[in-house]
Amino acid sequence: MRPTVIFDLDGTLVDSRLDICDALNRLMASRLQPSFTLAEVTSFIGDGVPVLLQRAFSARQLEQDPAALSDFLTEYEAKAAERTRPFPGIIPVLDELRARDWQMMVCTNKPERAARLLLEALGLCPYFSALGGGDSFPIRKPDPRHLLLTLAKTGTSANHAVMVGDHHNDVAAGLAAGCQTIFCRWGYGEPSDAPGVRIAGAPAELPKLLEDALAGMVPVSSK
Ligand SMILES: O=C(O)COP(=O)(O)O
Repeated sequence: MRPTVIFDLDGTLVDSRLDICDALNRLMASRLQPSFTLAEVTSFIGDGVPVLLQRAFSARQLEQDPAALSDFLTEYEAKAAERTRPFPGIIPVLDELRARDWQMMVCTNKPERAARLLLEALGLCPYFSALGGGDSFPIRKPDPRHLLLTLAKTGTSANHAVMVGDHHNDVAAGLAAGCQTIFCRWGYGEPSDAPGVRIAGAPAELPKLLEDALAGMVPVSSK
């Protein structure tokens, strides 16, 4: 079976904060609410759009109206790749992994259609053989079934897969799914979110860490 890497999307492959922030602020403006800062919006990201909106509306002590979810998605999907870019160094890593015959997938809490739109707009689709979005299944990360069901799209088992992500949900899902797991330092989470897992300081470190994870060769660091 080909070795497989499952990437988280936001904060791991792409820096999407600016477009999420802009879409949320357009939504808030349409509700006559003040804007959020980028730092505030970043703290709302990680558990999918419904939770992002819950956090935003509760921060404004406002009840969420029934159209908020679809209005946000309309705003976001219209400009999902306006300012979002792959993190520096990600594309060369994807090329290297492809050359080494790694199968690559994306497992994200972003809704599937928005995730697909973004991957297409950035030219990233051809790298990936499966995508599991935040609404693709009845569950999402940190539930390990989100990873397992994404892997199942290509008949891949967890013991051939390494999960790579920047958020405690990625780490929790990866470990509970029985995948080797790597935490990325360049994203929106903190290394303290990932006790006991391998940590990548930069994308360029990923190919070696992935090979090591697969071989189970490197002792797991506690940092
Ligand atoms: O949409 C989110 O909240 C986070 O998405 P992610 O799982 O790709 O980090």
